[in-house]
Amino acid sequence: MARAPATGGSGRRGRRVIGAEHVSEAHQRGRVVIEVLPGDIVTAQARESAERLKIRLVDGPLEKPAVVRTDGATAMRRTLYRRSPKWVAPRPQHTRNARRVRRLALVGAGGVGANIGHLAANADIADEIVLIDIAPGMAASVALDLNHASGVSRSRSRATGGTELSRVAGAEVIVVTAGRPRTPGMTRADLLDINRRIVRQAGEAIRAHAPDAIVIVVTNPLDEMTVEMLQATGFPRERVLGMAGTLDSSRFRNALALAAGVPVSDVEAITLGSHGDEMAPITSRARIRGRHLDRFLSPDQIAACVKDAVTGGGQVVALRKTGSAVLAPAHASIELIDHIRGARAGAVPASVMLRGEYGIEGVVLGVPCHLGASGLVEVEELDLSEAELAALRAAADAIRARLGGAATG
Ligand SMILES: NC(=O)c1ccc[n+]([C@@H]2O[C@H](COP(=O)([O-])OP(=O)(O)OC[C@H]3O[C@@H](n4cnc5c(N)ncnc54)[C@H](O)[C@@H]3O)[C@@H](O)[C@H]2O)c1
Ligand SMILES: O=C(O)C[C@H](O)C(=O)O
Repeated sequence: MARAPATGGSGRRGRRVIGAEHVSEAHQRGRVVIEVLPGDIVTAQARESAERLKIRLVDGPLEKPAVVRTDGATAMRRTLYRRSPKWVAPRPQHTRNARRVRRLALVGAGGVGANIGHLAANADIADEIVLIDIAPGMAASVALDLNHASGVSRSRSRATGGTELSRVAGAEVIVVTAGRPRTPGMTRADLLDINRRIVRQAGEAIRAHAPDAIVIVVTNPLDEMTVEMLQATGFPRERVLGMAGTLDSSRFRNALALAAGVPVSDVEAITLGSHGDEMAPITSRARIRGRHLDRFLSPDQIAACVKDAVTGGGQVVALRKTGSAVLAPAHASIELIDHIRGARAGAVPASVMLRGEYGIEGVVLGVPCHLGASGLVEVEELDLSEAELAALRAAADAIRARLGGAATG
């Protein structure tokens, strides 16, 4: 957001004259909003330029970013930022307490599964990576390929692969990507009947062979398949998580960064709700360089970013034609594993069975979660706007309807 220089004044804030030159300077800096404080004078030329350059003159003072409790290191970085005009993005919340996963099992070694294996091996986060795929030779070939790369990557992870679901035995964390991806013209919900059977079969094998595992479901339709996995394994909600919010949030951040012309590390934003048309990108809590979105983006631009996040998966499907996104989903799955193994701290969006949080009961929905070695530690209840809360409730109703009442856990 742009500020014009003050004139006059003795002790009190001086009156400012906002002229065309301030508007054009704001435009050059990529600003879309100029704050007009009580007593400021805006010249007619400034108004004309603002209209022409699509810069909004907004009556201020605008709401200041909420004060948040913070640790010493972050407070120090913020102090440094205040002293320097250059924004320094807070570092991602990596911790020093990361554990290696002893045995990571990937059920489904297609596009997403193989890429999760690749990222996990390259980051050397697991002793053993076990790939399982119904297609003969598929999992074994990916495992061999990953091991061949270790001479370059120097990863200590060892990969094995096969077709038998019993290979999940002894896994600490299991990621399930088995199932059909959609193709152009399909919604994720169209995969419900075909993938339900596959996820049920995987869940029954996990219950039999890896009764203590934490399961991350990726197969679509995500929220419904997470319900299916809960039912098939009989596991508590703490150990069955759906991956989608980390992917949708990444897409939302990317869209905001592109629109505002800033690096994506300067953007904080999450999406909640379903992994479908009822997705809820949370604009009220999104920040660019620590500021509300309207300091950088017009309402139309914000709406376009929201749409981009909601339609991101479909955009990839339309281009790819034979399947859906694989790279960003693999990164987003690793983000959940990193939270489980203590490599990252803080809340992360994941789909879990709700028990009254956000006023919603008995349905799986994407919400901010604290994760740890035993899976879900706590659902964080953020202060959301009325519209955002309504969007979460609408998403819950839509999932219940699609499951025909079977969503209750
Ligand atoms: N939650 C998300 O954000 C997200 C993101 C991307 C993809 N997905 C979903 O993940 C799933 C996989 O996507 P993909 O691109 O990897 O598809 P893919 O077709 O490349 O891979 C799926 C694999 O599952 C295997 N498979 C099928 N039935 C199986 C069974 N019973 N046991 C073991 N393996 C089995 C197939 O042989 C195939 O190799 C799809 O349902 C897709 O919609 C979800
Ligand atoms: O869009 C899809 O069908 C796959 C996945 O859910 C995604 O969002 O990329």
